[in-house]
Amino acid sequence: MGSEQLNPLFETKKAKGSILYRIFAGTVFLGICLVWYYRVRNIPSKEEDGRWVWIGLLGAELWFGFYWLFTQAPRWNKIYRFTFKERLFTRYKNDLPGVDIFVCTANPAIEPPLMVMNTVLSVMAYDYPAEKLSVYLSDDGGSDVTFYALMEASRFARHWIPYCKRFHVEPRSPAAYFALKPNLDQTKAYAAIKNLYEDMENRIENANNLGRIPEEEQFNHKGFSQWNSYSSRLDHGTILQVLINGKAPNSIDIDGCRLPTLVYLAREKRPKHPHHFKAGALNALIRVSSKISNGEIILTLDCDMYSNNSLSVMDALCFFMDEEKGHDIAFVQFPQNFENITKNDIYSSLLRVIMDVDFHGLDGFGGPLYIGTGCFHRRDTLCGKKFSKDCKFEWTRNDDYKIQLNIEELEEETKPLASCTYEQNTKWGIEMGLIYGCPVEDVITGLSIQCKGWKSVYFNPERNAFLGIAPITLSETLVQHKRWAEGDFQVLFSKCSPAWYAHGKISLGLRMAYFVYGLWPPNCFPTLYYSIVPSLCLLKGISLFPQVSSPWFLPFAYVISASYICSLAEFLWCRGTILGWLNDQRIWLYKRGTSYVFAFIDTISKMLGFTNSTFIITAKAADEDVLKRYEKEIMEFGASSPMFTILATLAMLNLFCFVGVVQKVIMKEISFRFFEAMLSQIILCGALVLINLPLYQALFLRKDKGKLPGSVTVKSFALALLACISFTLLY
Ligand SMILES: O=c1ccn([C@@H]2O[C@H](COP(=O)(O)OP(=O)(O)O[C@H]3O[C@H](CO)[C@@H](O)[C@H](O)[C@H]3O)[C@@H](O)[C@H]2O)c(=O)[nH]1
Ligand SMILES: [Mn+2]
Repeated sequence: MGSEQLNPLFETKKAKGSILYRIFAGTVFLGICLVWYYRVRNIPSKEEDGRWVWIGLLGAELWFGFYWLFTQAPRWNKIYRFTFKERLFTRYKNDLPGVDIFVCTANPAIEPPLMVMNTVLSVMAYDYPAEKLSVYLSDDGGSDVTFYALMEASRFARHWIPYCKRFHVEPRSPAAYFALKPNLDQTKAYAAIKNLYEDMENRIENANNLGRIPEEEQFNHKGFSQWNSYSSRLDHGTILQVLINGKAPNSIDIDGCRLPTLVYLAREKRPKHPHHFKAGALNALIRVSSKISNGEIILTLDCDMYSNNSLSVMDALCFFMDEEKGHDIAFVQFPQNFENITKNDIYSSLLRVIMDVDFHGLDGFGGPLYIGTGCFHRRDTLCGKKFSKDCKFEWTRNDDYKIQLNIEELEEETKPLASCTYEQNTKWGIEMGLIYGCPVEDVITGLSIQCKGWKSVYFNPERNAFLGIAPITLSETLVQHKRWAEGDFQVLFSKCSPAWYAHGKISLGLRMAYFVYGLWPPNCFPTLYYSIVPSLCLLKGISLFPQVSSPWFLPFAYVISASYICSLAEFLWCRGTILGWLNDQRIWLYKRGTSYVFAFIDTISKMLGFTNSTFIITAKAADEDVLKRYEKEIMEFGASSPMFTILATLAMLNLFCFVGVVQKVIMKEISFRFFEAMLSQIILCGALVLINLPLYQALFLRKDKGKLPGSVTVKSFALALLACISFTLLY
């Protein structure tokens, strides 16, 4: 130790160029003020055309302007983090804390057990002392196939972990590793391990396809008897099985080294008791694990997020264990990354700018949101502990008592902690553990932790720490975003609302950032207005923007071009492509037209007590056919849905308006003055048509199964026509 102790375990650097950015942002804001001024001063009088349309546009521009101000918060004070793992290792080699890893799965049909096992294996193989590592799988599907798969994985782990350590394998998800075709692929060891993996793969896939476990296995393992009283996914008792007891002397791999503890849990579910989805699952895990391993650090992971870096635990610990600055850090969030992103990311799943810009800014204001997966927590803070200046963390807890218990006794003693009545009349879900009742249990829990005085850290290393599976159809993407938008919106009205409760508890910048995401749903209205009304007004010749020759045209042009150029530059800086940026714009438009509208409506109806929260799980497997189109970056529509009807109608409406104007220009029906007055609207409408090109293709040209169904074509055509005709006649 000695002088080493003075060296920090992590360092923080401020982003460069923030002064320049602030000046730039100042000029844009000036432009926005001028736009507002122009709108207010030029409201048409009662007799003139377009008074209400104009006032509506003023509303939309006021909204966009204020929203833009909020989006500046995450750009104001960006910071980057760097860790020194070697220092951690030399200093704490023998005193590393226990780490419990929670993997959640819920449905073997859309979350294939083999994928889940790859995630489990990747984290079991972390470069971390095995006796301090425990992996828990929560199975909300209560599926014996998943249990069987985990049993298979526990056997394979005895070979896989020593193989990873011997050859310094990376990544440690076997499927991802074999897909890489590593250099070792000629060696005997490689062939042997690959064979073992393929055997396991076959057995798991077979069981999954048949929905049944091989009979001899059922006899051999007592764990299966727990399914005897099982009636359905939503009606069964607690199933708890310690598959590897890391404390037992015989839990060793083929090299004789110790194995991490591995536990399967399907908490009790009864139709009459709300189970609170993933939040409920995590809380059950927190309690159950406290009896078994009680690790001081908890990593929560979605079942598709395998570890892509075997040293991530060490990275996270550098923050928690830093002697000087670690004491107030409650959680360390890694970005969400995916293994199945195509070059131009057609559904914009990476959320590049949020992950590579926003979250660094949030970190500068006290810490990023907790986004559910790839996040390390202190057990105590996740359980609701408040921050105080003299909080001290003891890293070497004495928990030898558990070794004395026989594992069966331990299981029986622990089961009641996962029963569905355990939480009655307790603070679980309210002040302890993950918070219930919000579709984004993660974000609201993170906020409540921050409100208790804790900080969080965003760590975005060069090599991705985790890789998951992004949705590969448009409708999955839109439904996922509906859940997020709805959840973030509800956070604004929740008990720990950034609007009032968080005042004085977290920084103003962080509160503003919560608003950026929380206000996604209401954003739909001004966006819809902007993408419908100016286009319709083209048909009637109602001019809504200053003429090109007027000096007032300048602030409009400046605000729009500056913000788009800046957005493109940011996107490219985040290693995106130009096409990727266009895709990103399209997806934002589509989300605003659908996900956010539905999120808004559902939130209101939930507040009025008409509906309850649900959690629609994102699929992680797909048809060959769908997958092929995804790889070719062809947008997937498929079945008809109200969301698609809205999108198609909007696209059609803009097409009609645009064609209408172009026709007038060609027929020389309009004067140059008219053209000049309408140019902004023509550009806006034209841009909307351009961005919708893939949609027109899906409506009219494509023949594959992913095109838009004929019924949507008919509906959207009729609706758009109706809108155009009624606007021209009535207005
Ligand atoms: O009743 C449930 C429902 C879901 N899950 C699990 O929750 C995870 C996330 O579900 P997914 O369908 O993949 O949702 P995503 O939208 O991809 O998840 C993001 O958003 C969620 C909140 O909406 C967070 O919980 C996740 O961590 C975050 O990755 C998966 O592992 C599921 O198995 C459960 O354990 N129980
Ligand atoms: Mn997911």
